[in-house]
Amino acid sequence: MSIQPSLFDLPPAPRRTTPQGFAYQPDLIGPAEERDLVRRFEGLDFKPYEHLGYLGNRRVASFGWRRDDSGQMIETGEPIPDFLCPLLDKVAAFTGLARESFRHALVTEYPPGAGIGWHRDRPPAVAIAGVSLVSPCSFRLRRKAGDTWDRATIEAQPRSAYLMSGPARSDWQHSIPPVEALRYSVTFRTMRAPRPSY
Ligand SMILES: O=C(O)CCC(=O)C(=O)O
Ligand SMILES: [Fe+2]
Repeated sequence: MSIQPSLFDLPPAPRRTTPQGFAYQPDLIGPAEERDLVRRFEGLDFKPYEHLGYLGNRRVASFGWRRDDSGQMIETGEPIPDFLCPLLDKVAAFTGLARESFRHALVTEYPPGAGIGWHRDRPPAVAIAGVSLVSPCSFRLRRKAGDTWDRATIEAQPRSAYLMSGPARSDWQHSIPPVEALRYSVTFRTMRAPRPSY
């Protein structure tokens, strides 16, 4: 009798596939624009990321919308700062979405060793476009497929952009394993209009 596990005893291998609704664009901005943005980040009021009492080891500065204490996204009225507008113009051109449809901007600082666990950005976010700055990260995506996962990993380079829309936003989760060196991201989200409360 063989003590080797048969092929059929092994867990099914993950399937590699590109999520529908995901797009990647290297070199959305140049090194000078990247340097200027990082210099502007020094003036931002970063707060430790907190969600339902859980503290992440990354820091965030949020514009347009923010999460309230119950985890709901609420509109703050605080506009996206002017210095992010040229970046937003490029992100809008890359995604093909109207610049005005991006109603939320989040600057996230990942010190070495920080990452983000598996999650889906919940509504009211509709499409999410992110720009990576200063150092690369592995941007991982997964979706349950029976007994296995569909998986994809994109090596997001500094100055590159990605888009998650459609199934890539609604059906797939994403995560970033701990980064080796300081990384920033700027994520812009289009938002579904809040339902009237009457
Ligand atoms: O840093 C990034 O590029 C992604 C961050 C993210 O997934 C989020 O803020 O929901
Ligand atoms: Fe996310």
